[in-house]
Amino acid sequence: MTFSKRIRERADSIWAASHQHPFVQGIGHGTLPLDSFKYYMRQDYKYLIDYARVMALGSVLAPDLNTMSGFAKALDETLNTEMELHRSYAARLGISRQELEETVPGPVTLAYSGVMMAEAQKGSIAELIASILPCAWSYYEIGTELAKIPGATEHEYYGEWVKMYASKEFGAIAEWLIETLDGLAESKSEEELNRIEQIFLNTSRYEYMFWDMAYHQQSWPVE
Ligand SMILES: Cc1ncc(CN)c(N)n1
Repeated sequence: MTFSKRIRERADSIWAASHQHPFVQGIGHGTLPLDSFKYYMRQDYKYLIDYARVMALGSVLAPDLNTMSGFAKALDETLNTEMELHRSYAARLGISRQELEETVPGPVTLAYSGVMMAEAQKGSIAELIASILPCAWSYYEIGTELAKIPGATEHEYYGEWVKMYASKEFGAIAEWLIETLDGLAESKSEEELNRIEQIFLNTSRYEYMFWDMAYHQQSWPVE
């Protein structure tokens, strides 16, 4: 069994909870309150800035030119395609570019970004990939599933979101990260693999928590 299959299986209950989360189902069925989506867009934009930084670090730590180029491509996709989706939603939803960029990160956004960045900076490219893989892979899985719901890709607000995350271009990043991690895993000890698996499980948990935070528009308990 490939390493990616192993960690996907171990994360199955976490990912199933994300798939079933009312925020995710609400996007697919067009029932999500728009205010939750607005909150999500702003928080997600902040998150994606740090996610992009991790991609850039991936290029720095890459062991060869192919891997360097893969991260550069993923970075470009994130900054100029995925984040452009957020910018265009913001314009439609009445959120200015300044408001988008100056959003105060909520508790989960801050914690998730912090954990992802900390794991990514520990030095190994495999750890870095494990910290961002649930982000790329679970969204592709979710986008693909939601796109099967009749009308989901045509929804006035959520249709563009579903199309983006179900797209081949977005999926190609996830697939490249999976292949790269599987290649790196071949030369790792069981102890190292367990450590990488833990990172993947933890960032998978944060993915679930991010949906939940957005659904409830969670703010800091004290300002
Ligand atoms: C929190 C989160 N996780 C993943 C993705 C997909 N890049 C995202 N936009 N936001």
